[in-house]
Amino acid sequence: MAYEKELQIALLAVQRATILTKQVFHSHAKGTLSKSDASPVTIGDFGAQALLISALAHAFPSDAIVAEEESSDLRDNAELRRTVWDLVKDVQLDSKEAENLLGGAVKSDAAMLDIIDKGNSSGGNKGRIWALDPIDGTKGFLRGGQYAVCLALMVDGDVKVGVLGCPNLPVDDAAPLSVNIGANASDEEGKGVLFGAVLGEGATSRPMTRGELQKETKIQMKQIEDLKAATFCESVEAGHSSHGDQAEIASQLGITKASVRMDSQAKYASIARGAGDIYLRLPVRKDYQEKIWDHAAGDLIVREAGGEVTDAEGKRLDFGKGRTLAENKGVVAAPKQVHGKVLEVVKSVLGKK
Ligand SMILES: Nc1ncnc2c1ncn2[C@@H]1O[C@H](COP(=O)(O)O)[C@@H](OP(=O)(O)O)[C@H]1O
Ligand SMILES: [Mg+2]
Ligand SMILES: [Mg+2]
Ligand SMILES: [Mg+2]
Repeated sequence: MAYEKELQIALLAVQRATILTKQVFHSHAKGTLSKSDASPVTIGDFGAQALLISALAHAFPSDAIVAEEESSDLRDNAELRRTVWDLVKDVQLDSKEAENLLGGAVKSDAAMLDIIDKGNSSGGNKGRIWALDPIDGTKGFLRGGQYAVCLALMVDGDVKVGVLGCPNLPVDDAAPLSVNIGANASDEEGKGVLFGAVLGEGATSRPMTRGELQKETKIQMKQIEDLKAATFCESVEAGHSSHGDQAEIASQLGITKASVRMDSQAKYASIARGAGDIYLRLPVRKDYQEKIWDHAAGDLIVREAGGEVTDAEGKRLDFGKGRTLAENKGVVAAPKQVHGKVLEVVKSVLGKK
């Protein structure tokens, strides 16, 4: 199998990072700050990024990393830094062998800050670059909704390996999507899934653990014959994608079921395993450029499960343009056999605006 070590390290690193995010999920104080674009970041985001990059830097020291967060807020705030460090220093996998593969603990709080900033690559279409989102769906994480820990390896701009850790999704791939999956989420018994894919080798899911990797099962998108019966997913945040355009498109496709709203790349994971069918993300703001770490893993997992992912014009997402999807607007993800039809309606609805 290609990229076997990369997949194994990515799965273990994501699994370890979710030990930290779950701890923060259950704690009262999440240490929330507002970033310069008014979006939130928490101690969970900083801590998970430190753990993920520490593992990648140990296993693949010459790879570049494009990660969402940077350390300046922690450098400026000693108390926040201490809180993050108190979490990071103690998190480890139950399996010694697995922990060794990730290089063990971060050495000091100063080392932690430098590690967080190793995610500052400007990306591009040359060489090996990891795209990393320590908590995708931070707003959902704070609200008690869905969130995902996301890692993808690109080689020369092409995504080769994708991993999503979704602590609040049901383990059972066949569990139907309930409309309130995006609210009042919990990581109790039966929750927590690791999704993985390697280009050309299919997509899998497995229950998340605190130690060694569990055995995986293959996942596939649902074969839908009748689009009317489709379940479509969209963001909870109306500022992240246009609920109005998406409702219009669904209605023109004959979809009668209400959309399933949830935060994060759990949407890509959910359609890849056939729990949902279509994911629409149509721009609200013309000037917003989607970030590569919000899509790289999900894009590969859906395509490897039998889906097609394009932007609203039908172009494949181009991850080799830097830290953002500078050449794409919006996302349309659907099973291969119906993607063309969905895209046609997307173009027609957006074209009328
Ligand atoms: N105006 C905007 N349009 C689209 N996406 C946006 C946005 N502002 C922020 N985002 C991104 O939307 C992501 C969450 O997506 P979703 O709404 O599907 O849960 C955020 O990831 P983070 O939560 O990692 O910051 C953030 O990067
Ligand atoms: Mg963010
Ligand atoms: Mg994100
Ligand atoms: Mg994030």
